[in-house]
Amino acid sequence: MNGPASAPAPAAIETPDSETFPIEVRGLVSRFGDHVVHDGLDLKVERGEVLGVVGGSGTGKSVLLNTIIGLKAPDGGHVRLFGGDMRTASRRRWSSIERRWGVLFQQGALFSNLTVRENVSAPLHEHTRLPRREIDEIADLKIAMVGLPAHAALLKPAELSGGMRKRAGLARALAMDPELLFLDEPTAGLDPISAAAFDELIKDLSESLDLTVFMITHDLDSLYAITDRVAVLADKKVVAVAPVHELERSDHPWIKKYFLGPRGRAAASAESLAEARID
Ligand SMILES: Nc1ncnc2c1ncn2[C@@H]1O[C@H](COP(=O)(O)OP(=O)(O)OP(=O)(O)O)[C@@H](O)[C@H]1O
Repeated sequence: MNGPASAPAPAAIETPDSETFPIEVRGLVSRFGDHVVHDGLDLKVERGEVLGVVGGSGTGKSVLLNTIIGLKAPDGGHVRLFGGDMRTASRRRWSSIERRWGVLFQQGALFSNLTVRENVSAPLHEHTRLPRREIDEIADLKIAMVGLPAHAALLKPAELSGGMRKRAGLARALAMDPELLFLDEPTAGLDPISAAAFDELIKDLSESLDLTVFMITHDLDSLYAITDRVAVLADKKVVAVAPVHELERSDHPWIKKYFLGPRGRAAASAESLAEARID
């Protein structure tokens, strides 16, 4: 009875969730004393996507980021990065996961007493045993990759403009060739032209390096310019995850106010204008 008619159907090739979803958050509860920030928050970030994360002030976007990268322990639920749960993963396994992501914090979080090259080199010194000369070369490559001039390598953060500091922070986040990049309000504090240039840089890098990007932002222009989907935090949860144009049609009161308020409409029409120019 082994003829073709009775042969079992070929097994479906299953992609492990860890490959499909570099980030998977299930039923997350986050608390500070009696203050509940997240209560049953679910979110899956797909491989290769640029996910924008929005929500009103204090809805817990930064707490979510800090929890995903292991700076805050969840008070309930699970957070998995590349399939690994930091609460149960061995130190060694967690350290191998840590090498797969980079983060650009809102203030850049650069060491003020180190040069840009030394800042970008820091993760390489921490995680690899490469000789110093090779590390310097990699750092210079990353500095060029983010569009900083070569001489910036020898400057200290205080000697850089706000936009250059963001780029230096990004170069450091990219030092270990991550697959996953976390950005906390990357365009905050930049003038509109620098912000648009930074958006463009993130879009180019995410495409050329095949990065998955988790980006907290208040910047509507960034949402329209570079995200594939947007997750909205409200009511202690993620209340919607969808491409920005679908969110425009949402009935959720906060989403409506956000996208259909004057700033939302301006960002949407700026995008239509840009698309018309490309056509
Ligand atoms: N270390 C902490 N101790 C106590 N409460 C905290 C702590 N960190 C954050 N919170 C509280 O958690 C809530 C969410 O803060 P979070 O910084 O994540 O908000 P956010 O959505 O990123 O806000 P914003 O858009 O203004 O940056 C806030 O009410 C904040 O006061």
